[in-house]
Amino acid sequence: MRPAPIAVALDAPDLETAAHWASLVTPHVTTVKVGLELYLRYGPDVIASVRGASGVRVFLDLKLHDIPNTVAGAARAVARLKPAILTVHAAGGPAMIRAAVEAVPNTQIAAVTLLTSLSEADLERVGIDGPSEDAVRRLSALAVAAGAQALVCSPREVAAVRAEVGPGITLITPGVRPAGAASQDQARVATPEQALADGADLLVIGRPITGSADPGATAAGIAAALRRVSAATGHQV
Ligand SMILES: O=c1ccn([C@@H]2O[C@H](COP(=O)(O)O)[C@@H](O)[C@H]2O)c(=O)[nH]1
Repeated sequence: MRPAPIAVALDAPDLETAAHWASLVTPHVTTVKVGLELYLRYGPDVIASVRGASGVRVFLDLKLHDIPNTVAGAARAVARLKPAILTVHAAGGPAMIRAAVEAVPNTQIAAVTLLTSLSEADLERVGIDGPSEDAVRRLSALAVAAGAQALVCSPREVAAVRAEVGPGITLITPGVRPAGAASQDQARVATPEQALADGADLLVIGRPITGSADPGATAAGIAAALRRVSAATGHQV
């Protein structure tokens, strides 16, 4: 069975747990994601640990956000780890995004639009007026014009972003929750089936998998659900 387009967020308190989760899910998913918790605690060595013998794709979610020169330097610093994907914040602006793209030509730069943990009320509080979809579309267009090959948005906005940027850009959606699962600190969520049907290319899923009693079986179950959507809609997984 082909692995499903899921990036499992390995937000673990220690390296052994992260590597264990990675070994359980890698038969079923294409990608594992290393975020700030693991990278700041263990540094670059974490990448080899979670990649393991399987050589699974690693998504390095550092959400870089600084002046262009600093972001370019940071991106160059992790290039030798060969992450498949590296995140920057779209709000860093076009020059910063372009600096990251030029610094790591062999890694996909993914621009994070609006964090999926922000509700419409939160967005208003931080000065983003109007529906989240409008801001996400605007940031997506800006990021793609600056050379970003991938975008991170909530599954609620993925159809609108696809309409905005067309077919060639990889759309990555955190904020994915199987039906009935708790949202936790995520605000703009949808099910894996809905995210895929609406055009997402890679679904980021963390706690619903890693917090389950059997992460391997849970990942396999979600992967099977995505294959059913793919068979029904023709959307390739
Ligand atoms: O807008 C964003 C950008 C990144 N993330 C990251 O995705 C995972 C989600 O984990 P869950 O346990 O499934 O909530 C996490 O590592 C975030 O840092 C995001 O949630 N939203």
